[in-house]
Amino acid sequence: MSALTLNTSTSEPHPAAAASSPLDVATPAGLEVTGVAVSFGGERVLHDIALQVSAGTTTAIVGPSGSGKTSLLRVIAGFLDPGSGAVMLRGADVTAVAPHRRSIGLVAQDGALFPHLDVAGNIAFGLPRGTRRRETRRRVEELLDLVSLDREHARRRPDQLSGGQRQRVALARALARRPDVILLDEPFSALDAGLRETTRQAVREILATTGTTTVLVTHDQDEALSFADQVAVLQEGRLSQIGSPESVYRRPRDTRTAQFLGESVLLPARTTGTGRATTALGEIRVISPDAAELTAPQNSPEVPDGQPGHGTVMLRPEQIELTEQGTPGIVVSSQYFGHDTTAVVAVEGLKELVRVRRLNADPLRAGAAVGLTVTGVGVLYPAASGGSGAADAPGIELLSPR
Ligand SMILES: Nc1ncnc2c1ncn2[C@@H]1O[C@H](COP(=O)(O)OP(=O)(O)OP(=O)(O)O)[C@@H](O)[C@H]1O
Repeated sequence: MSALTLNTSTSEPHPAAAASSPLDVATPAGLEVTGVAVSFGGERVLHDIALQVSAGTTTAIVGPSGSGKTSLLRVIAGFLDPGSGAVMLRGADVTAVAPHRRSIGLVAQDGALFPHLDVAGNIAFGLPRGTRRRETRRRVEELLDLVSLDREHARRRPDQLSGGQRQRVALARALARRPDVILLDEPFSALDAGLRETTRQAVREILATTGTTTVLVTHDQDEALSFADQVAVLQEGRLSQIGSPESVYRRPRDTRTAQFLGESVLLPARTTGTGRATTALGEIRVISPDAAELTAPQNSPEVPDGQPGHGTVMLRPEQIELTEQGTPGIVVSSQYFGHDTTAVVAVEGLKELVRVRRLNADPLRAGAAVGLTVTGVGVLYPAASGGSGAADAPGIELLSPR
């Protein structure tokens, strides 16, 4: 995806930044983007982006292809001038600062290692110019240890490493100057599933150990939710929601964000105005997407007060259990994934099929009769909420409550 091929970090080590550095401000490390807009050939691709990343934390920017993720990363790195807005690092405005003078390390999708340099040469490339040979060797070994790569790998060329090892070298190179911020541009996407998971975990631990402020760009929702302290959802150049992984997954701002972040069950509903809604799957406790943080979806939530009316209730497939006394349905299909099993169920009176996910369960036979029971709370989008209601959910018509 990336137009970013550079992998460099070029300011002096933090916290001992040179007094003349534009980044030398007595504020905690962190990143702030305010009012950033970007256009290409008159077409706006980023609109009024505002994002704060607290020092030492990780934020994932997740969005579909073409939503503007790379453009935003390029603005932060300094490779793309925003038409308006500002980028602040550690409290200092760096919007006009050249990329190589920003204290930023970048890890590209493919690692962007130099093929003609060995591992040590690649990592040493990230060190400040003029670093003495003995110090270079010490620092390269330190960085190899940090990213859990055998020191004997130092003399290997990138094509003699596995994909996961290459990404570790890329990370070591980006960390070499102890940058204030690390930008990860889809760094795991070229790895196969197993390696992706272990590399992701390892990188997360390294970044936590070093306390590095990190921005990860990904189109992979699971990656964003599992990797980051904060998730920012980018859709068509706008940040539709920013919050903790739990809050954006459990209480997406609108049905579109809900569907992007994971499989959703969208049920036409009649709201009672008392924190409950009547749906084809029975009466469900509901919560507003704006409610305060939930500790667990089953816990007593803040419920929206208001007038009775129509709307849409969003559930996640894992919130629906199969029980004998539940709402009757017929299994249309079922898929086995090992750790979990999904089933698609037709329910009388409901135009949309209902997706159910069960842990550690056998697949169900098509045509089997099942009962569906909702657990926890649903997220209610009132139809009158201006584009977040049932009218937003494709193919769903409002039902009269049964
Ligand atoms: N240099 C450019 N010139 C013109 N249009 C561009 C340029 N770079 C990006 N765009 C357009 O800007 C929009 C956002 O692109 P961007 O690469 O930021 O999206 P993305 O979310 O990173 O996509 P992907 O995940 O597919 O890489 C797209 O419509 C793209 O075609």
